Amino acid sequence: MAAQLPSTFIERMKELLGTEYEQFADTYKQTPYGGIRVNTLKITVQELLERSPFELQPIPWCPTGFYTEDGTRPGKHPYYHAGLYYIQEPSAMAPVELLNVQPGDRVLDLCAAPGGKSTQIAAKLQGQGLLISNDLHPERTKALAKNLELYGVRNGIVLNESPDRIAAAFPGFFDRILIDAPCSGEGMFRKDEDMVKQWEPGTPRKYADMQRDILRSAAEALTPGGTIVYSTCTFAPEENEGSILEFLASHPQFTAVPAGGAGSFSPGLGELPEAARLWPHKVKGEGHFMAVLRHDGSSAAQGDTGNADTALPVSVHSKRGKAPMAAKAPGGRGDGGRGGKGGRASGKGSAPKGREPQGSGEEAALAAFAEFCREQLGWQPDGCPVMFGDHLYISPLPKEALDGLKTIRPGWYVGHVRSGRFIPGHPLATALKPSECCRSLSLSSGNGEAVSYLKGETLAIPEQRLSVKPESTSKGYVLVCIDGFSAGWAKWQEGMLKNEYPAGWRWT
Ligand SMILES: C[S@@+](CC[C@H](N)C(=O)[O-])C[C@H]1O[C@@H](n2cnc3c(N)ncnc32)[C@H](O)[C@@H]1O
Repeated sequence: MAAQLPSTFIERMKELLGTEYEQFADTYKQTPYGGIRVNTLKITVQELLERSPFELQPIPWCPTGFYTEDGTRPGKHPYYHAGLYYIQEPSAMAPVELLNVQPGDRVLDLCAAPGGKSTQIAAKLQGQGLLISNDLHPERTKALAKNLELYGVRNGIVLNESPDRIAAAFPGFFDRILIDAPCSGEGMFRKDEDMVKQWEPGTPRKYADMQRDILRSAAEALTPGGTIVYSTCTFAPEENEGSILEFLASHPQFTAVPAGGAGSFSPGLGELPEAARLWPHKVKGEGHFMAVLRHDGSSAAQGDTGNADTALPVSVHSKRGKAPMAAKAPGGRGDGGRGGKGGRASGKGSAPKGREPQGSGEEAALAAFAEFCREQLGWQPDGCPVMFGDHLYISPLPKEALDGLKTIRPGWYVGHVRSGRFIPGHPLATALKPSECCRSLSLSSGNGEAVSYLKGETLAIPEQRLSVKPESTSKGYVLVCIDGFSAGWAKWQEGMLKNEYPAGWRWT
């Protein structure tokens, strides 16, 4: 590590660690650990281990996480482009394991960009329930949306909102909330020298103030009996035990439950031993802090919005065994607020400004989509159709539920309508399995053809290489897979595969 650690930081760490300080300081001479996490939406751990082109060693606190060897470049393998794994710092895989997400849960990831933990949550949901991934910074939500698309997430919504506005729109709604808080980043100094340069003695206090507000909003958005996991990548006690103790003092319905872990976690400091710390001189990973906060189930914490189930806007199948609810704007937030009227979707699926879905236009688009599904898939995805201009999303929530919220992706982007025809979107392909398509083709990761496809090249493909369902013809959209795992669309006609892999995603 070339950057000089700030002297105030060194003094603080000496005070915190006492005799352990020298051991801790030695870690700055070591290379940080790299890791990948298997995307179980697309492949099982066992299958990835059997196919892995590089050496993998298990990460003790995450059953889908593996250390990669120094010098390995997992981002330069076609499997990365097929969304089979996420490249993630090993300690950063711990907080979601503590969140204990179950398929069917309603989960909010409040500080989500670029999406490492959101993709981990989505894998645990296995397409059931709801994931809302939010980030305050608009630029950062682009990478977040792209990652959810690359990893084949069907039940995710991406927002660009402040936590208090999300809490006002969804009071008492979420079963589980992750706050991977903005922090002074001291635990990342070894890996990210920019964090060192940005650090000043007042930085931890500044972030602690921000964290207090985020925690308060999360408490309002949580259902009675729900769980919040709070994490940071800093050592600063005021941002860790300090933020949590302050929260607990003002929210008596919550308790910190033991974070335990797989024996790798150290207890929180001082009055919060239930929390967990990952120290770089004790584990193979960077510095992290985590606390698990459980609500006692009383509805008082939610004020007069207490009965969360009555306010459900969700169309996802509830684990509580209730039928999907009718479309309803939650929390009385249909007033537009800061975000103005109507949601907003940006990027490929964005609506032209001020344009609302047209009744008959929407019907025509849905009919075109239904026809596409019949001809190309042989089935149709469930969910609430949400249109922005000509662009269609399948959402786990009705459109009204997102009214007034800055919405980057209201759901799974399935495509758009042009001249009455449905053009499938790239995220539709990345979330499909070959068995869910009438036509598919598997390219090999080992002989250069997958890379040619990822570069956007046209390929000569004889008809007999296509897998075509009995009732379909060979000509048309093909789900292109890499060793059997979906990567994108192409169109096949007379031996030629016209590449539909989007320019912004290509292999460089
Ligand atoms: C530690 S990073 C999140 C990393 C992410 N969870 C992941 O695993 O990829 C913290 C994020 O919080 C966002 N952020 C900062 N202030 C925020 C706020 N008040 N509300 C929501 N997000 C905020 C930052 O833009 C940043 O992306």
